[in-house]
Amino acid sequence: MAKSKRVHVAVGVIQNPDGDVFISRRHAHLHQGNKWEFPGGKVEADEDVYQALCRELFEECNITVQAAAPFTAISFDYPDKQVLLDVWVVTEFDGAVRQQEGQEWAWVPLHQLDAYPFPEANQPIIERLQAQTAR
Ligand SMILES: Nc1nc2c([nH]c(=O)n2[C@@H]2O[C@H](COP(=O)(O)OP(=O)(O)OP(=O)(O)O)[C@@H](O)[C@H]2O)c(=O)[nH]1
Ligand SMILES: [Mg+2]
Repeated sequence: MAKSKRVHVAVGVIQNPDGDVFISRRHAHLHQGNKWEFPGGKVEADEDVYQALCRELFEECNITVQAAAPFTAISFDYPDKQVLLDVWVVTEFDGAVRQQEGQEWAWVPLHQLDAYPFPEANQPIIERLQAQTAR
């Protein structure tokens, strides 16, 4: 079987002052269509992952990232695609978060994320976010 290339994806966890997380629903025709996601997208050849994160969050959510911290990296093989989700928590940004690509969106408290179907690769991200706040 030919080896396909793993897609490097910059993913941003954006929280509001209440700690709710911003998520969007992937368009039906896309890979993992109709599932919920954290904003982000593919790292282009001329970028590093942080540059990709900033670009994607501006394109998709209209915010200018001022600071972000690496959170986790998830390598996951779907039957049809291999991804590396490079997940960052956005700690400072300018602008108001606004879904720019016509996707359904929601601000969700961490403990309610389980009610939203995410791609399988996202499970450990969600667990880790929830573990951080469970005291
Ligand atoms: N943005 C994002 N992508 C995710 C998540 N979880 C996950 O498995 N992915 C996968 O990562 C891959 C790339 O994400 P993407 O579709 O946002 O890429 P992109 O914005 O560059 O899209 P484009 O190719 O339409 O320009 C997709 O195969 C998607 O299914 C997630 O939480 N957020
Ligand atoms: Mg995207």
